[in-house]
Formats: sequence, structure tokens, C-alpha cells
Amino acid sequence: MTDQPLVWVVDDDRSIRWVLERAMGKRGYECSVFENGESLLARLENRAPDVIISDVRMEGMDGLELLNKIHETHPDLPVIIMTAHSDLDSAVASFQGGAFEYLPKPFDVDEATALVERALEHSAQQGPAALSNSQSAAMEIIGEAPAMQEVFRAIGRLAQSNITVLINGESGTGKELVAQALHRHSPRKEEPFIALNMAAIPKDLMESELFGHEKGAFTGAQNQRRGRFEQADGGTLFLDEIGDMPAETQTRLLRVLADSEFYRVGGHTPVKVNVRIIAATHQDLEKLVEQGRFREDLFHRLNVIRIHIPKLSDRREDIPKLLNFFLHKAAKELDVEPKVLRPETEAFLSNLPWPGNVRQLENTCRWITVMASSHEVLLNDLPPELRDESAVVEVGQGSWQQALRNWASSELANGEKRILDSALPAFEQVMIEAALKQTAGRKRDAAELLGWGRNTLTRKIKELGLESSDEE
Ligand SMILES: Nc1ncnc2c1ncn2[C@@H]1O[C@H](COP(=O)(O)OP(=O)(O)OP(=O)(O)O)[C@@H](O)[C@H]1O
Repeated sequence: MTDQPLVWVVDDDRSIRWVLERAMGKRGYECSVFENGESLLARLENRAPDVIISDVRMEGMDGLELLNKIHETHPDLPVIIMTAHSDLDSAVASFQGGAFEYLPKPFDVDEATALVERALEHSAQQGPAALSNSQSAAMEIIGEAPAMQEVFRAIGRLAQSNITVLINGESGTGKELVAQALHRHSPRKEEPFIALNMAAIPKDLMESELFGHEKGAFTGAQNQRRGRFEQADGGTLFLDEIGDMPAETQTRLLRVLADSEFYRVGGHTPVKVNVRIIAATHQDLEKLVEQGRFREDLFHRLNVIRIHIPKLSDRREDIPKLLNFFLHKAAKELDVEPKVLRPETEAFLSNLPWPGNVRQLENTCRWITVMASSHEVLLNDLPPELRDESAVVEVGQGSWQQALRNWASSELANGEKRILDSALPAFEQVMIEAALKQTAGRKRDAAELLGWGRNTLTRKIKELGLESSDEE
């Protein structure tokens, strides 16, 4: 035996074996490769590695079957499952089987090495209990985009810990959903999950909301009341929009985090609690700290682990799945047949800016389910403000490319071919008309504005059949 960590790789693809073997060797790990699960299991009877990397799809025994077999005899051995995005369900199943992590294909070598390193660290530090389990996180939260995969991994990795987590993301991106998943996959899952939105509570009620009050603590406090901290005892307290927490409450929260105890408003006996805090914000807390609007010490206490949830327009590849998911959900709620989007409708929706993120998309699906007249949803069936909204954003951000993208997607979805044949002349026409307008019809000046010679402009005007002005 050597002291080097031992990594086993199993994949029926020789090039993957080769790449990983080299990468592991370079990192200083001893690496053995196997063409199939059977040969790996045979070797496992005599010797165990520190980490196994297995492909999910293989001839003969597949990765998940192998995983189960490995864990029958070696329940603590970390296994990394490699899988393509399209096989996410298999990856999910692999978590059920107790896999350590999954490596979405295609991966880069550094990513694979980093994952192996983490697996080694985990088993060294925390033992088997720390192995992650985020299977239903991936099932409840739709996201195949790489950034969402990163979120799932974080949920998996944090599942067994009580660590404070700060979730960052715009409104409606799914912060609460992720907080719930963190709770459900934690040892606290049988205990309460209490969510509280700081932005929704009047300032002067916040302390009593969080910490409760004693009878008579203030006018109107007719009875003793337990606050959210007490309600969440043993479980998780989700503090949404933490950036909106008033300064005094921040100070109190900091003290509770340090001492695990607090006083109810108007109370003199300390109340002890064991609460995991998950905080979320759409704001840039660092900036609030700089501006003196958020306590730096509280920020550091909350910012132990940060999960960033990307806005929907940064993970457009997930939009079709989300649309489908919410159309089915809405149909179920309303007890009707789910609507089906025409390809051009789906393309249009996939290219919208979605400033309200997933929540806006979910509401749109509800709207469509109620309002669209036929089973198949046409562009015309969409809520009018969506079309306006795309226009506003296009103008606002100067994103004519977005409008063009919408157009191209819907042309292609309609089965059109050679779309540049109509797009390029249309583009030139718009440019020429704009330039001519600017120069009040003077071609020589317009040509200069466009960056063409005058002859080119004259020729184009002719080719495009544009009205030509006589003015020079
Ligand atoms: N990836 C996802 N898959 C499925 N549903 C999602 C996803 N992301 C968000 N949702 C749904 O979208 C809605 C909004 O999500 P959520 O309330 O978690 O957002 P949020 O970021 O906490 O918003 P806010 O900051 O405004 O409170 C919820 O109904 C949630 O279930």
C-alpha cells in the first residue's frame, strides 16, 4: 500500500479513462482504471480505493447498480457518478443510492480533480455521515443549467450540517425553495421550518415577531407570545430579505447567534433555542455593509456559506422545462387539461427577459391555463403585457438583438429555412432608412454615417427597391 490516495475510475469509454487517469496521476493520486463494473467489483474484494469515479451508463452493469453493490460492502466509500445533463434522473437516483457527488458531463479535468479532492477531504474530516444526499432537491427544483447544478451540489454538500447559509438571488429566483430543500435534507427535517420576510414586517413589530413578547410589554400586548425563534426551535429559521432588517434587530440577531439565547420583548428570563439560520437577500450585502446599513459582524456570521441563484435570464435552457412543469401544475390546480405551447410560443417565452424570474413564469403559466382559448397556445394567446414588457426591455437595454433572437427562433420554429435571405435585406433597409432620415434624405451624408461609399448606398437602395430621394 502507498500513502497516496487511491482513485478508481470505471468507464467503458477509453478516452475518459485515459483523461482521468492522467489527471489523477498529475494531482499525485494513484489511479487504476476499469472498463466495467464487474472487474471493479472483483478487485474490490481484495482492496478498496479512497474514491471511485464511475460513469452512469455502461455496457453490462450500469453505474447505479455498481453503486448499490459497492455500498453493500463499503457503505462509506465515496463514489462520484458521471452523467450527462440529459440523464439527470439517473443522477438523482444515484443520490438515493448514497453517492457522494455527481459530475455532469462534459466536465473539465480541473472540475473532476476538485471533486475528488473534496470527496477525500470529506471522508477524512467527517466520515460517512457527511456524504451528501440531495436527491429530492434535484427533483423538486428544476434546473439543468450548470449554475443550478452547482446549487444542487451545494444542497447536497450542506445536507448534514447545521451551518448558516446565505442565499443570494433576485426576487422570484427560488431562494425560499432552496432554503426549504436545505432544511428537508438536514437532520432537522422533522422539526419546523419557519420563513419570515423582513421586508413584509413593519419595523416596530419586528422584534416581537422574531423574539416574542411578554404580556403587557407594550400597548396591545395582551398575552405572552412566542416569537419565530421559539417556534423554529430545533429546526430552521429562514430570514428572507435580511438586508431590510433594521439596525437594532441586527444587533439583537447577532447576539442570539452568538449566545443561542434571547429575551422576549419585555421579558427578563433568557430563552434558549437551537435554530439553524438560513438568510436570503436580493441585495448586495457587501455594499450595504460599506454604506453602513448592515452590520459587518452580522454579515460575516451569516456569510459562512453562500449559495448564489442565477436569474432566470441567465439560465434560459431551463425555461422550457419550467414552462412544462408549471403548465402541468396549473392544470392540476384548476382541474383542467394541461395546455401545450406551440414551438414558436415556447421560443418566444424562452427569450423573454423575465424580470420577475421563476415566479413571473409560474404566474404566466397560470394565466395561460385560464385564458388561452384552445389546447395549443399560440403567440396571440399570451398575456399582452408580456409582449409589451419584452418591448420595454428591448428599448431600455438597447437590445435589438433580443428582438432579433425572438424573430429568428420563431422563424426556425416555423420550419423556415435560409432565414438570412430575408433578415439581411431587412436589416440593411432599417439602417439605410435611419441614416437617410438623419440626413434629411442626403445620400452622400447618409453613406458616410453608414460607413459605405456613396455608390454602394445608391446600389443598395436600388436593390432593396427603396424610395430614393433626389437630394444629394
Ligand atoms: N427551479 C425551480 N423549479 C421549480 N419551481 C421553482 C423554481 N424556482 C422557483 N420556483 C417556484 O417559483 C416561485 C418563487 O420561488 P421562491 O418563493 O422560492 O423565490 P424567492 O427567490 O424566495 O422570491 P422572493 O425573494 O421574492 O421571496 C415558487 O412558487 C417556487 O416554488
